[in-house]
Amino acid sequence: MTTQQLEAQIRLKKSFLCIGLDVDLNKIPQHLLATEDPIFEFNKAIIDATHDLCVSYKPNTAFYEAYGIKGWQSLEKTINYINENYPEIFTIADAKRGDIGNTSSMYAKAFFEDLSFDSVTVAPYMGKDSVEPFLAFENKHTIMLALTSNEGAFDFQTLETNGQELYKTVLETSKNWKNSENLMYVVGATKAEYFTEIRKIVPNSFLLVPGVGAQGGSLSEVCKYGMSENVGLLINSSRGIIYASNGTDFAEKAREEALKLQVEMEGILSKK
Ligand SMILES: O=C(O)c1cc(=O)[nH]c(=O)n1[C@@H]1O[C@H](COP(=O)(O)O)[C@@H](O)[C@H]1O
Repeated sequence: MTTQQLEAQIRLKKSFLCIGLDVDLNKIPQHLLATEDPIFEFNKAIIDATHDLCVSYKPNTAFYEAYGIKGWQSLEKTINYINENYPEIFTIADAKRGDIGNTSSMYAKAFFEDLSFDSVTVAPYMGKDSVEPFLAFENKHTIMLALTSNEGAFDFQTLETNGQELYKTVLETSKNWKNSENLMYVVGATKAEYFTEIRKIVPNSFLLVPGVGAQGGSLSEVCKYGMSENVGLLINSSRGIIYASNGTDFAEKAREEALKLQVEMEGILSKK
């Protein structure tokens, strides 16, 4: 999917919501555990109930890898289900990969070719040659960690190196990499006060913003400082939506939570 197609979906759906599919078997409704593939059944119900309210789904691969081969099969069924039934949805494999060049190429093949995701999250710590293999894929997107939502973001990302904070150097430097137009960046919703500075460096790039909902970030604050001319934001909520209920009404309740965010987004877009 191209960024223009993603922007068109945002305008059409009046939403820039990304729903995180972080499925924990201890948290899903008990009745699903009797099915052959509880993770997929859970995802399918959530997707069918929410696809018109969001533009993106983000399964975090940890929640699938934790269940071994069965978990990976659930991930494959989930991405295939989205691509076959809702091809307009932008899909994110939240895998936070990155390694020496030939290894990164294999990670990129895994998520872009074998699993057909539109994008993958990548850690920038190993630098240019660890990220460029992902960028080589046409119409695929590499979402690089810039300033993350967690407390540990202050351990390294905000440290000054050569007179500026490291996350700024990451943003600036990555703009010079080959096929950098395929880059997007992760910026945590819990760090809304940083968005003005970030937008000075990457005025038009898409930012994936996790941290609203369970982590307490504010949608309106993020939009105030982080929205670009073309919106340029994908706001993720995982637990706050998918675990709204653990009864048989879980999909309905997830829809209600997604709708609250979509309505707020529609209001923000109408004032733009
Ligand atoms: O890359 C991410 O998506 C990510 C980056 C970050 O800085 N913080 C962060 O929470 N995430 C992911 O975003 C999701 C947030 O989930 P909730 O806190 O349940 O909404 C999880 O899958 C996290 O792994």
